[in-house]
Amino acid sequence: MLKIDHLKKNYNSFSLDCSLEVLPGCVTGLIGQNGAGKSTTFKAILGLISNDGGSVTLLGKDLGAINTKDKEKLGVVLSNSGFSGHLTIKDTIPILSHLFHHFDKDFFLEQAKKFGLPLSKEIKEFSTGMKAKLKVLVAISHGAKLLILDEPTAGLDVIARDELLGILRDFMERDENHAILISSHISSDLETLCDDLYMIHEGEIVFHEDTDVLLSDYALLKVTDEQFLSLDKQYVQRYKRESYGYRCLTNQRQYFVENYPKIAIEK
Ligand SMILES: Nc1ncnc2c1ncn2[C@@H]1O[C@H](COP(=O)(O)OP(=O)(O)OP(=O)(O)O)[C@@H](O)[C@H]1O
Repeated sequence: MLKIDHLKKNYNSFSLDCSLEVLPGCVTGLIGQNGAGKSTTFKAILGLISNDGGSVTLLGKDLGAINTKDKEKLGVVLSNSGFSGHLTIKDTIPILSHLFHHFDKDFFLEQAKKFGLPLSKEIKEFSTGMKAKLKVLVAISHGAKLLILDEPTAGLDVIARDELLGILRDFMERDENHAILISSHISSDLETLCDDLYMIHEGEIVFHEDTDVLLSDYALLKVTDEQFLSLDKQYVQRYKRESYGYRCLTNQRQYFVENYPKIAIEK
């Protein structure tokens, strides 16, 4: 569905060099702290900013060969995307029908009702959660095959976030070849949705793993200075000094559960 290979973008004090892949039928998460390069990656994938190197293959085509018809197969949410606040949902329908050949008005209205979005209220009066749901609803209402969603859960409370993730799960269930690339700076937001997770840090992918493996095999060990000295370091991938001693990352959780019953082991 999407493959990027050493996609590069250089700003004065920031350089992106990112490689990742989104397979059909999969939800892939991109996690990174503020300023890590998530939005830059998304904009470069969509051709909204020029790239300084590398390649983007989108829906089986090189980015440069993507045409308007191909773009209709993408459902996109960006942090500053959306309609004018002076419009109502009813007002957006003719716009969406005009923009997308496959805009499904009945589905759109049915889902708006299901998610409690008022049709005749100006969007500027919507809550953050309502605006977020509307953006995702637009992305899934025109027959998109691949959703590219930059921080769609930003600023949402737990209930609104779970509802939004539910919308995305329904989208995946509707077609086995649907796929999603979704970013967040909160990893727990994505662990129940994504099949695999990439972590981006200072413009580079520093980590990629299947979510199942991440949750079952990886762990954080919290150890005192004394425990740290006796720890078998061959299965410690990284460690960090803390006030209580050390925090260590391992991908051999079971080994430490069995051999070090006294240390604190966290997900
Ligand atoms: N147009 C621009 N000109 C110069 N620097 C930019 C530009 N856009 C982004 N940057 C810089 O690129 C870096 C990555 O920004 P980006 O918006 O991609 O991060 P992010 O991971 O999406 O962060 P956030 O979670 O805060 O949205 C930042 O240091 C930012 O200042």
